[in-house]
Amino acid sequence: MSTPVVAVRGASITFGAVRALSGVDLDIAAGEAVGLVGHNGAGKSTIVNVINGGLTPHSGSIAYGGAEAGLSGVSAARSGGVRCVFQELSLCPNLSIVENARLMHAGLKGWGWRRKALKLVSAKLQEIFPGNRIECEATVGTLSIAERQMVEIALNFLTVDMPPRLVILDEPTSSLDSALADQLLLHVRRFVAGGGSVLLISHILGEILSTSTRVVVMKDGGVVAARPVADFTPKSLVEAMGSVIREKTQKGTRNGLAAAPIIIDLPPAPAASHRFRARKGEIIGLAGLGGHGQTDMLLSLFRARSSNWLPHKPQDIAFVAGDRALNGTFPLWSILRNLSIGNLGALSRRCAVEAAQEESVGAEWKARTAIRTPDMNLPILSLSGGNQQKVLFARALSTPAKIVLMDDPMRGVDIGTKQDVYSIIRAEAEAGRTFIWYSTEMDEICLCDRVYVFRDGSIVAELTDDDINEHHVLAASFSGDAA
Ligand SMILES: Nc1ncnc2c1ncn2[C@@H]1O[C@H](COP(=O)(O)OP(=O)(O)OP(=O)(O)O)[C@@H](O)[C@H]1O
Repeated sequence: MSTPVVAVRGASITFGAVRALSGVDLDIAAGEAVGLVGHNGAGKSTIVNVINGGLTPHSGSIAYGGAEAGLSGVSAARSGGVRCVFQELSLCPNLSIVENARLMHAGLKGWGWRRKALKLVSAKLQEIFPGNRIECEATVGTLSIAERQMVEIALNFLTVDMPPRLVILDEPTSSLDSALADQLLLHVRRFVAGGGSVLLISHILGEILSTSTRVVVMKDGGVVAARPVADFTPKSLVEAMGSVIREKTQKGTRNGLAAAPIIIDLPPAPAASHRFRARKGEIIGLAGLGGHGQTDMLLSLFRARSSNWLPHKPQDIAFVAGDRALNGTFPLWSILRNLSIGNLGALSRRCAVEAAQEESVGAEWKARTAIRTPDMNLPILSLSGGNQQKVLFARALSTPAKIVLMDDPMRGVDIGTKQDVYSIIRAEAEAGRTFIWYSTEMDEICLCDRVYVFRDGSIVAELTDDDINEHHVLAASFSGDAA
């Protein structure tokens, strides 16, 4: 057998009391797409950081097939052709796309480097995401989260001095709509067919099963299964991760919903025909291709409802951010503080937060959303990405807000927890809360009572009951017509 592109042997890492990796072995050969799955906190990002040289294992070793001898850490990984698209996107927001390309690829230098970078990056973006309209001289901070994800992916597949041999994609589609995700997965298959290797981490099992050649399952810091993809079904994969697929959360018959009071009623945008309405206790889905106005709508609803001149008025609306690094987490605070900040009024007496009550709310939501940590007083950044997202969710749900706005909030959350959260949403809606839910996942859109499809900044279709399905959503997303 040829030398693996990367060979990890017995890698172990601990962070304080948490054993993030315990003796992990992992080989990746040329021409392989390895799907890596596991619950939130299983150790996937940690093994990625070991492979890309960012973390040195406390015990164990790592070797790169094509690396120059004598190098270690990031340099060895880089010279072995390892590239990594991180879950927390790593581009510099104050630099342009081509300047970011220059930072990532030292070979882009000398006279005319900008022109060369512009040409290479535009071509790679078009190759992976044909038809995209990203302007490569734009500053990264002005791009949407989906565009940033696309740019980071393109930069990592770029060939300047040497072609990539192994591209690690950590939740690469978490901010992409289904059309863009399909383009990326098609590119991954082409890259692997041409002899490249990919390590694909995703909580969307359909992506893993359709794109990988082999699947590695991690649980609690160890590898518990590693087999060819054909040996897995969605059910056996979920079971290997230590969860079970439950019956789909049923919409059920929502008797009385049609008669529930309308609590939001917005006139249609100019030249559009659909009003936006939400009733008490309704779960409203916002669908359509990413970046077509769904997040803007959530933000304007939040602005309109959250600013009032009566500071003691109970909070009416809560927001679950999708871009957690940009506007979700307070990175210097503990997990508990990140959770309780959403509801300080209810947790305080005489202007001081009651510590015991704060602790008890923290313990309740730690259990309800399965936040994996030994101590809620640890820094939020000690949590894995999916667990951070659970905290943001708990922050909103632990408030008394009647309306909860959700900006694609399940990014990176594992399948077991997603199922729990779906049940919580349904139960809360039945108790009278209204959810307005932008999601890039069709399964989630299908859980909603009513769906508005967005295109070019306005609502082009309204779907209810059996009309809420992938066919109708896609038809409306592309043509503005629901059938
Ligand atoms: N810098 C750190 N300090 C303390 N604990 C950490 C740190 N980084 C990771 N951990 C812990 O190590 C464990 C593994 O985390 P890791 O990020 O590898 O999980 P993951 O499988 O990638 O999860 P997710 O699916 O949520 O991204 C988690 O329990 C996490 O809380």
